[in-house]
Amino acid sequence: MTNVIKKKPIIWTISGSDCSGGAGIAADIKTGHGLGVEVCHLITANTVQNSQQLVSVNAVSVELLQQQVDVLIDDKTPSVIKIGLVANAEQVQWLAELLGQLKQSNPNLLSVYDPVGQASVGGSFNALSSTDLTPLLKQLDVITPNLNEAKSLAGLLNENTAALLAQKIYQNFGITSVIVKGGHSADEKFSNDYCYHQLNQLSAAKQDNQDKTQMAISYQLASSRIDTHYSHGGGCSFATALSAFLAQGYLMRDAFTLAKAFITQGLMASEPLSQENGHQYYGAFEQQGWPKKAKCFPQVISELANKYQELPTFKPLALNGEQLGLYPVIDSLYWLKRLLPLGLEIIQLRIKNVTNEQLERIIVEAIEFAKDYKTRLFINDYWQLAIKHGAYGVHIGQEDLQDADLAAIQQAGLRLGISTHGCYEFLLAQQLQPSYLAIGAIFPTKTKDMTGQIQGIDNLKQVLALRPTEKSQQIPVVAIGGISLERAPKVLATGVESIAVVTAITEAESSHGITPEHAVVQLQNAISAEAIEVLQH
Ligand SMILES: Cc1ncc(COP(=O)(O)OP(=O)(O)O)c(N)n1
Ligand SMILES: Cc1nc(C(=O)O)sc1CCOP(=O)(O)O
Ligand SMILES: [Mg+2]
Repeated sequence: MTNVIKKKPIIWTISGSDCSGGAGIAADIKTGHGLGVEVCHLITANTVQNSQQLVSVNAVSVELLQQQVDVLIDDKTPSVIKIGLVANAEQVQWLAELLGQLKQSNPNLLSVYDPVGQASVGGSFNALSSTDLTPLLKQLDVITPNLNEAKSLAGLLNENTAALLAQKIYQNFGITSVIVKGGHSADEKFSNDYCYHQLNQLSAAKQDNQDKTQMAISYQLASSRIDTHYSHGGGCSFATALSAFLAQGYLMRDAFTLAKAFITQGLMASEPLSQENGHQYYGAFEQQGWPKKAKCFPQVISELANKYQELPTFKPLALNGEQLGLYPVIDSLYWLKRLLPLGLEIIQLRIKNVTNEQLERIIVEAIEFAKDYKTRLFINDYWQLAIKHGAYGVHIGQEDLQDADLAAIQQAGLRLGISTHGCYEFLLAQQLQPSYLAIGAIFPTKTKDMTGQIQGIDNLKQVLALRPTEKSQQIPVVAIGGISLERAPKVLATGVESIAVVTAITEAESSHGITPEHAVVQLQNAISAEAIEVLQH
């Protein structure tokens, strides 16, 4: 996520009104308000429908819609525009021009389109083909079709693979993020959603001549299918939830994960109601606010988790009841030799920009030197050298995770720490059962560029809630990034087992006029069990 936003973000929903209250504008307003954004709503059509049938769609004129835009644009400026039901070709053209204009004045504006074509009770909301919709589709940043809608947008009616459909939709229309929802797929056990996403391009001006398969990444999330009759408006709610999370600065992978958790949470809540009512009933999806419980969150499907699914849990840190506490991350033998005598439980050697020859020599000397101390020495990045020279553990970042041989690290008996930044990466890394998980960057830091990935305390708490409730099954968590002496107690009070710091120690002289050794003692005192107990009361 980006820096904590103080003012409530605003989203607009441009969509139809469903008089039965399940879908459309009603769902969008309930969803958005429950998730902490303001929602302005521009109604494209008044529909006449109930839980059995769609009777009519009564389009609103583009002149009226434009008047609403004119009064709102400076007063309630949106950061995301969510589009649902588009009633006719005139509205397609108007929306395409509107998005084009608004993006010129605000290149960070995002547009999310949830195609609303067929009513789930039967009947069509409009007679628009993909070709008719093309001017609008070419202006979008995000689209959230179900499998059937994806087939038609991709022009591949016999294709069932979400990955291929999403890629084709991107190629056809240049939409940066394509989420194919699996809610209507044939899989009876799981509902799998797939997101094809162009990195760094969300909200950026579209560049037609760029290689359209470059820098693409995909995310896949699975949840158990839930049998409930209260699902009317689930699709609208998903797209609006996604919009609300994006408006609050979450990256696509986390907004996608949170939106799916939001849907699962609502479906779970209505399961008992569904059992009480007969089979014919079609009730409104239940919007339940911010998803917090681990049981609502999806499983991350990834090649990595698949590859290592048989790998046993990594060795624990063997703390024998001690608190992990302060975790200095240092970049040289000089710092290692200065800090090891201070009786720390854990330390990390994070070397950057040295030659291979120097690197091996430094790592060998560090491991040799650390042998005389109880402190657990983790080597950042260089897992082969850590194995070769018998370090206590290795710390691996997300970028290196794909290439690292986790089985080799485990067979060599090393502990493993993994960096995560937000709920998606945390859920993925948790499946690998490392010795600890790091979450960062909690605050802005000058040690490393963490733009767009600043978590804040609230997000840290939310991610911590994704651990199993049973304490003995929880993997210890280390918080990192911008943690100072002043901020340390608040961070530890969230329930993390450790705080990792670089500059709070290495720059203690200039920031606080104290020696690094003194900073270590002060930080240890600030996060001692006693200090945290005082803070929690
Ligand atoms: C405890 C801890 N957490 C996170 C990191 C960051 O590791 P990584 O993502 O590998 O980034 P670099 O440190 O290599 O820049 C860490 N080192 N330690
Ligand atoms: C090395 C590092 N990794 C981070 C992550 O979030 O993964 S934040 C970070 C920098 C930590 O330095 P400081 O304590 O000086 O802010
Ligand atoms: Mg690293």
